[in-house]
Amino acid sequence: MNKPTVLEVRNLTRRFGGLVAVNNISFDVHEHEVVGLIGPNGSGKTTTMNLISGALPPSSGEIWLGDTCISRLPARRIARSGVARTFQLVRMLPSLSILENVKAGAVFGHQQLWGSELDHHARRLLERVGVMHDPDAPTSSLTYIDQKRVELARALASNPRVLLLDEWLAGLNPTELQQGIELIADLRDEGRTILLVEHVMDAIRSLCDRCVVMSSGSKISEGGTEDVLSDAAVIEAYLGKDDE
Ligand SMILES: Nc1ncnc2c1ncn2[C@@H]1O[C@H](COP(=O)(O)OP(=O)(O)OP(=O)(O)O)[C@@H](O)[C@H]1O
Repeated sequence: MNKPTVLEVRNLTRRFGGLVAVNNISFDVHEHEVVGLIGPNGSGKTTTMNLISGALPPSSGEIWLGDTCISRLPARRIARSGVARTFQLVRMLPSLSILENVKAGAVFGHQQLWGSELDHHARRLLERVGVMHDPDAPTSSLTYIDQKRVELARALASNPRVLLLDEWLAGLNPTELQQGIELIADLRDEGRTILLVEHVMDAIRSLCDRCVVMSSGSKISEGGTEDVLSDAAVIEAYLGKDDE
C-alpha cells in the first residue's frame, strides 16, 4: 500500500528579478520517508526549503501539507501546521540558554507543551540528540556540532509532521559526520518524515529512500537513490559534460 503523502510541492516557481531560482518543480514526500533534495551549488535547493518553510513566498505554484495549502501562509503559521527546519548556517537564539532554545521550538511549533512537561520534553530531546552540556548554559559555550544538535532538538521539539534539514551535516569532521549520519538514521528509523538538502554523498546514499535532483532551478531527476545517482543527466549536472 502507498504511504500517505505528507508534503506535496506543485509547479513551484520562485524568481529573483530575472533569475528563476526555482523553475516549476513538483514532488511529493510520503509519510516516514527520507527524501534527499540534491543538486550542484546554486541549483535552487535552499530556495525550495525557504519556500516550503515560508521564509520566502513563491512566485507561483502550491505547497500542500496534508490537506492544507501552506504556500501563502506566513512562516509562523507553517511552523504551527507542522513544518520544522534547520538552517544551512546554524541559527541559535543567543540571548536564551540551550534548554530555552529547544523549548522555543515547541512553543512556536506544531505540538505545544507548557511548564514542567515542556521542560522535561526539551531535556529529553537534548539527550536524544547527544548534547551532554549543561542545559542552562548559554549557547555560545557550545561547540559547532553541539550547536547543530541543539538546532535539531529545537526542530524536533514541536514533533513536526515534516522535518527540513538544510545541509545539517555540513562542516562536520569525519567522526562527527559519522555520528550525524547515525543520528539522522535513528530519526528515520523512528518514523520521522524528512526532506534533506545534502552534498555529502555517503549520507545521501545511507539515509535517503528517494532523491529529487535540481539543476539550474529545474528538477532533472527523481527516484530511488541509487537509480538517481547513476542517472547520466545527474552525473552531467554535477561533473559537467566530458567536452567542457
Ligand atoms: N534572496 C535572493 N536574492 C537573489 N538571488 C537569490 C536569492 N537567494 C538565492 N538566490 C539565487 O538563486 C539561485 C539558487 O540559490 P540556492 O541558494 O537556492 O541554491 P542551492 O542549490 O541551495 O545552492 P548551495 O548548494 O550552494 O547552497 C542562485 O543563483 C542564488 O544566487
